[in-house]
Formats: sequence, C-alpha cells, structure tokens
Amino acid sequence: MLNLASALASTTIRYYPVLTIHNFHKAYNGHTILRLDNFTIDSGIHWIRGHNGSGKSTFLKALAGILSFEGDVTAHPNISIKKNPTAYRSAVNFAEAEPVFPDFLTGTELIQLFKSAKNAPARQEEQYVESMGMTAYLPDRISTYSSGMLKKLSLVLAFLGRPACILLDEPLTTLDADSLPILYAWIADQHRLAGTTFLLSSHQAFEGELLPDVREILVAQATLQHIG
Ligand SMILES: Nc1ncnc2c1ncn2[C@@H]1O[C@H](COP(=O)(O)OP(=O)(O)OP(=O)(O)O)[C@@H](O)[C@H]1O
Repeated sequence: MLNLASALASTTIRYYPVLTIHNFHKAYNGHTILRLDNFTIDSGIHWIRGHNGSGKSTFLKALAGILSFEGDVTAHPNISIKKNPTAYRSAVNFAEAEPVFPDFLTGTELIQLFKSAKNAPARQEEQYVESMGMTAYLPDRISTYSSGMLKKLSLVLAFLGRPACILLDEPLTTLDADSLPILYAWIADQHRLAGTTFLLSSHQAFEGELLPDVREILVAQATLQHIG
C-alpha cells in the first residue's frame, strides 16, 4: 500500500530551470534598469508584474535576444543567448507589447515567414487563427489592421515552432473581452501538452482563474523577485 508521503511525492510538480540568468546588467545612458547576479526561471507559467517603467519590457526584450545587455542567459539545457543565438532563438519565442511589422505584407505572408524561420509543423497556425476569428482579415495588408488585430497576429506568431519558452509582453492589452479566455486556453494547452514555459508581463496583479499554477515575479528597484 502506498503511504501518504510517497503518494504526495508522486503528485508533486517537478520544476526545472528553463532560463538561467547570470551577471545580468542593463543600463540606458548609464542609468541601471535591471541588475541580476543569478536568477532562474523554472518551468511553469510566470506572471511578471511591476509598475510602469519598472523594467518588464526591458527584461523580456533582453531574454528574447533583441536588446543588448551585459552578462548571459542560458536556455535549458545549456544554450547561451550569446554563444548559440540561433539555437536560443528557436527555443525562446517573443511577442512584443506593441508589435510593429512590415505593413506592406499580409498577415498570411508573415505567418508563412515565421513558420519557415521557426521550422513549424504544417498547418500549426490554423487552430490559433480559427479560434481567434482571424481568418477573414489575414489576407489583407498589415497596414489595414487595428491594434487588436495586430496583437492577435503577434500572439499567433509567438506560438509557432516548438519553443521551450514563450515570452508575452503585455499580452492582454488591446485584446477584447471575448479573446482573453481564448488566449488563456492557448497558454494552458501549450503548457500542458508541450511543457512550454510562459513569461507573461503586466502592470496588474494576476486575477484570472483560467490559468493553472501561475507564479508571480515582481520587478521593482532594478531587480526581480519570485513572490509566489
Ligand atoms: N530605449 C530607451 N532609452 C532610454 N531609456 C529607456 C529606453 N527604453 C526604456 N527605457 C527606460 O527604462 C525603464 C524601463 O522601461 P520598460 O519599458 O522596460 O518598463 P516597463 O516595466 O515595461 O513599463 P510599462 O509597464 O510602462 O510598459 C524606464 O525608466 C524607461 O524610461
């Protein structure tokens, strides 16, 4: 018969480090925005919270490899953002808070470009496009999109390929109320089925009940702190 301790141990979620940050320092014009000696992001869903200007976007852009910084970040198992940037970018996808894309392209063309770059499975985008009601507008040029339509496109692009980690900067802004539960379902399914880790940033506390096992990271006073 199983005793209680071993039964509990067998159901305990086992976390492992997905992103490891070493000797990180980011400054603008000599002013430090973030400094982290050693910081680990474990597998799971993380809600990165902080006031306006605290450094959330700076941190996510650095982790995405589109902003320079001192130090290093490694993705599991040991893929350095600086020494193996191509492999790192396959492992870590990113959607910007306010996405900007070449507006002469159509959404369909951009999705095909990203699928090719990310070596995505055939028809991977279809479930996202259909569930978010994007089918009708994707053949149009991006220059005609509203901010919410653009946001949905950027979110679909962040899910393409087989990333170990997806960074979504302010994913909830500009989405309408009907779209929020759909995005949460994408995140929950991707996490459950593929084991993908998520970092979601917001200036608000996490209030949703639609995502399982969310842990918070606070950005304040030029550093990060796990608070849950
Ligand atoms: N390109 C830049 N040049 C100079 N300073 C910058 C630059 N980008 C950001 N900053 C500064 O870095 C700090 C952090 O900005 P960041 O955009 O990372 O904050 P945030 O937490 O994402 O804010 P918000 O919630 O308002 O989006 C702010 O003080 C901002 O003024």
